[in-house]
Amino acid sequence: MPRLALSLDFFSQIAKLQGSVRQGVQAAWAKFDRLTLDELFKDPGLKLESLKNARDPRIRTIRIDRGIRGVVLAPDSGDTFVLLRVLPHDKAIDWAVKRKATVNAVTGAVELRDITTLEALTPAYETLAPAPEQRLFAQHSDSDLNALGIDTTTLRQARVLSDAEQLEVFAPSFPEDQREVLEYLAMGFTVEDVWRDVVAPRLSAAATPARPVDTDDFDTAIRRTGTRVALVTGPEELRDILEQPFAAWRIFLHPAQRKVAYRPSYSGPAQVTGGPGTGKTVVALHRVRHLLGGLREGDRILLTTFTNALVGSLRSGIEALVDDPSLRERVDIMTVDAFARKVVDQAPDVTPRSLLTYNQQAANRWNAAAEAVGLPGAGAFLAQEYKHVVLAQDLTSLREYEAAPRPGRGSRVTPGIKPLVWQAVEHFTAGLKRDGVVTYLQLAAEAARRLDGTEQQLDGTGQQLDGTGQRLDGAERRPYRHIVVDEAQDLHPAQWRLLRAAVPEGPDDLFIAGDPHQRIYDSKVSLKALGIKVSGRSTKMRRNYRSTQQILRWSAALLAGRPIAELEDENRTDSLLGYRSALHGHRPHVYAAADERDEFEAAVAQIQSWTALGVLPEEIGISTRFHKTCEALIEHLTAAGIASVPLTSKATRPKPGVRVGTMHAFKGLEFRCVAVLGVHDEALPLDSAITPAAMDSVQHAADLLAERCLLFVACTRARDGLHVSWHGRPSPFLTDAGVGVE
Ligand SMILES: Nc1ncnc2c1ncn2[C@@H]1O[C@H](COP(=O)(O)OP(=O)(O)OP(=O)(O)O)[C@@H](O)[C@H]1O
Repeated sequence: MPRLALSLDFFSQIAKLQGSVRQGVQAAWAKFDRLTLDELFKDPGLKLESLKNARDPRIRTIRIDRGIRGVVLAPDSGDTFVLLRVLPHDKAIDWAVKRKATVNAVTGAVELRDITTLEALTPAYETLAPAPEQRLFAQHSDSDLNALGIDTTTLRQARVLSDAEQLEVFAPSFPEDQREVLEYLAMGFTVEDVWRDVVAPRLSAAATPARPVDTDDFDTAIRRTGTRVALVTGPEELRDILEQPFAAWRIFLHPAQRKVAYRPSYSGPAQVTGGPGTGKTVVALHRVRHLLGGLREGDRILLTTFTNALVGSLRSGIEALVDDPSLRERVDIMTVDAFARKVVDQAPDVTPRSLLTYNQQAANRWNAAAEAVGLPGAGAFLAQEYKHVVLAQDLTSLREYEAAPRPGRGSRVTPGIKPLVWQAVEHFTAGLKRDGVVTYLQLAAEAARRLDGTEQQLDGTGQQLDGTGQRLDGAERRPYRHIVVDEAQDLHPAQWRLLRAAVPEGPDDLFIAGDPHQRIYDSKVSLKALGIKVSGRSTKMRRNYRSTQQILRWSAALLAGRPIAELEDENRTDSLLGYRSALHGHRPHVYAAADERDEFEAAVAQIQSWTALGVLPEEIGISTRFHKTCEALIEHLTAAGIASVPLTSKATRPKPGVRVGTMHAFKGLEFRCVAVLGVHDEALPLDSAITPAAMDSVQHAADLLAERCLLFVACTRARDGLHVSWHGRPSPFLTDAGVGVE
């Protein structure tokens, strides 16, 4: 029975297809499903035509709609056809005649190359090429390259290249699997690295890794190209696909992503890291789906993250990925703060308390505590000491505090001062208790103790009772079988202790997704120091699926040369080496405005030019450092007739209008186009967010870095378009990076 499979390339086009074209795809798909091979080739409506001058007779076109054709790969044997592209008639023909399909001799997958362009480029570059030993792949032997799947034709073409820039020119035309191998080698990875990280995952992703690969057997190869070809099971699935244009991630995981998400089991905590947009959230969602398949009676999964806005996107991700509502019901999706609150609220002996969420109120209390113990002016220092030493290590007495190390603190506390610090801590905590108030971090610390059974107020024995007065042992107190954490880089040690306490130690207990380059709060974490060991179970993603290479390169310059501590071990640094995107577009637009009004007007003009290109208002995100600038901007947009929606946790997604929010609120989200406003020297870095160097030089440096990362996070939310502006003097982060500031 013939069938029409869909290629990843076609998926990336769906969002831009008109309704009638999508219907045409459905009708064509139905014909493949209904007719015999013979009938298909003869069908007058479908016109499954071979093309004159085609470089590959297997590449044909079909009629989709008036003036619109689909390009398909029609194998010589077998009956699975692949829809590669849908384009206006002439463009479709032009695209199709230049392409050639081949089977990769190592990965066994079908690849497509623009053979015409490659053949035109190669002699031109050959004449310019330096001596062979100075060329890009000179250090790699033919046999090494062959072993990584580079075929003779690609080898000849790759051998003329002299640098990575030239590779960028050839790359879009190279066959997909081979292109990735060459890109990794060009970035300096060894043949062994490339085999392990690029080729081997493709082998394990293939459905039937038969050896040796028969490069003439397209039918088998198509079925083994699951990372780029989707076999649609029925009309409902097809409708679903066409209605969710940005949901390619549900079906096409990159082999490196699939390997991590669907590994049958990890012997303990596992971690996935990688720069913005590398699909960490996608991998976390797929991991949840995988874990759901192995749950035992009564087991539950916690999928957790940092902010409410992210909880919303995780929830819609699980809805898109897990069809069965009874399985979805077994996943709790909430912030770590909400989880802490739930654990504490469920305890039998708690008195209700309100949450201290305003930093200013906490600062006032610390100032009062400092005065009370005779350390006037030390309020800010005490607040940090409490957060980074006392709460981080769950210290409960002066004795413990005196003995505790103070990693990551750049200020000295002499032994004579420690009792005063401790008195201030007691003053602060007693004050909160008296007023019936608690902070979120205190709540997390308390919730962790309750799950661990070490909270003293329980029943005097440290053991928790269930509703019937029975004592609960450790395993019964832990409510989850698996915990999956997204945006892990900003969690505080108290929150990690809570998560650790909520799941019994064992295989697949914790799955952690995070990026230390996006750390924008001042939590300092070393998973190793917390006893969460991920070494040997940690994978780094390097391919960005969100932003264009132009946006990535521009944004990555903001962090260039700044060492960033790993999440796993703060004594080691992470890097964005090899971080790249296959998408291409315009360079970010940078604008130095005369004043705020001029800046807002430039934003209005930018929004109008984006919408004129067909971008929907809700696909545009505008961020600034301050709430008050967001409010002023919203007023300005309203006066200019542009609808906007503040990006708060309560904003409902479907409401039309551009999204406006602070840079912090942008964390973890993405938009087709992004404008980042007010990037001036008084906003980034923001003085009040930076600990004075005289108070603590280590914290000072960490705060400055977090501000830099904040700008990086805001800019990397953009898929296709990025606009950055300021008035007054530009932020030194821009001048340091030399990005668009003359
Ligand atoms: N294999 C894939 N195929 C197609 N699209 C993908 C794939 N993986 C991820 N994406 C898309 O790339 C974008 C970024 O993915 P995701 O949000 O998971 O990245 P992230 O690493 O969590 O990003 P950040 O750290 O910046 O929040 C999303 O639009 C996602 O749908």
